[in-house]
Amino acid sequence: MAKVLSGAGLRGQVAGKTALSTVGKSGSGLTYRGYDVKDLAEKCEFEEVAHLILKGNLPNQAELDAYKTKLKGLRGLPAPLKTVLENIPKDAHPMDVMRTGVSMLGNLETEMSFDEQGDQADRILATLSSMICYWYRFSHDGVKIETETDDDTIGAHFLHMLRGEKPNELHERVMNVSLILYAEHEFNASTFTARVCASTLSDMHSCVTGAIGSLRGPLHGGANEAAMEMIENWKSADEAEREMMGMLERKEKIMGFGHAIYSESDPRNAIIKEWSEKLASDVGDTVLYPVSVRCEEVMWREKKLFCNADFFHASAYHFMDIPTKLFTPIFVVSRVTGWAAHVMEQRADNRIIRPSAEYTGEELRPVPSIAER
Ligand SMILES: CC(=O)SCCNC(=O)CCNC(=O)[C@H](O)C(C)(C)COP(=O)(O)OP(=O)(O)OC[C@H]1O[C@@H](n2cnc3c(N)ncnc32)[C@H](O)[C@@H]1OP(=O)(O)O
Ligand SMILES: O=C([O-])CC(=O)C(=O)O
Repeated sequence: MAKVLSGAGLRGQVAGKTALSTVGKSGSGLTYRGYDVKDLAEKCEFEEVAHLILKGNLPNQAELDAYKTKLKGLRGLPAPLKTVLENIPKDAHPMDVMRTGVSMLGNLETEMSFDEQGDQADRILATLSSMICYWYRFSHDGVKIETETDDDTIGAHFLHMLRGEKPNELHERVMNVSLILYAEHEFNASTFTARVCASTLSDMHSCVTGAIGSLRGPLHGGANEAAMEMIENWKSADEAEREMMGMLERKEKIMGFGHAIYSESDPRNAIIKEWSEKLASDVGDTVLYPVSVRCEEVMWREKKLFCNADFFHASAYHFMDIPTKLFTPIFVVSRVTGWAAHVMEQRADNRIIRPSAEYTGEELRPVPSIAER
């Protein structure tokens, strides 16, 4: 059953058209250009889904090979961008690093015409992992890493740069699945930000920079990190249950649960949960995965709230040894496909987005002289 949508936050209002995805049409489904996300996550690599979203079709083998070769060739960072990244402090928020990285790239490789939009989107997609890992390794380990790796996929490229060695097959597969799950989601807050920016006929880098800012918040992409910071405190499933009951009593928000559109479940959760379980068994975990499962049970039992895409991403990324503060940047690496596709869709049939407000302020009044105030 679809959720009844109304009230604040523009909930339930149609704010434009898209051919890119459907969210929660039957209460829980998610499709990209007509394909079920579950099917895509089972059968595809992220690059195939990126091609689907950005170019409009699932690539055949020759198209996929050509697209991967193109993206691999775009992984290098211009020297002035490296200099900027080297100057960002270690304790900066990694989402701020990404925002600055894309913004700087826009200064160096400005989109001069919309004819460039496809290439600009590919360039940003190819460099985002390079930017975040270059900054992370320089600021934390003092090394200037090579970002032009020959890794086959963006997921492997990210893990390789982060760890200094190529990932195993399991980790590369989980990264592919995760990037597919996060790639596109209709008119969510960050995508809508990108579309509003695009509707002024602004450039691709500005649209993506704005979207990164919207994704950063804990009510949106930042929830995967917030969920991790919560569950890592708990040493057993029983402790998790006690603590969650307390949080619910105090009416605290529990990150990684609930959704603005889905009513019954987030279809991405079952998929990433299964991979989190596999990773838990791979690393011999006996705490974090059972804690996460108990959280899911308690929230459903007490509030009928379900895990969204972010909750089991926390444990899955943790089991792959990814630092918590890099969780939301991975979301960016993936969602840039959706953002850029929405920018192109908006440009193809544009009218500036400019809603109205209901005025709740003072009645018209005269300006008093400064002595009278
Ligand atoms: C990839 C993504 O961006 S997915 C979203 C990630 N964000 C999070 O996980 C943050 C936690 N979740 C939330 O804050 C919300 O569920 C949102 C922002 C995702 C959706 O917000 P809304 O559309 O306003 O939620 P909705 O209308 O379904 O809320 C219904 C009720 O459940 C409560 N509720 C919703 N989510 C939660 C939660 N995670 N913890 C506790 N209570 C919650 C709301 O406070 C509301 O209660 P009220 O009626 O007493 O005010
Ligand atoms: O659709 C939303 O509101 C948030 C979300 O799940 C996403 O952007 O992936």
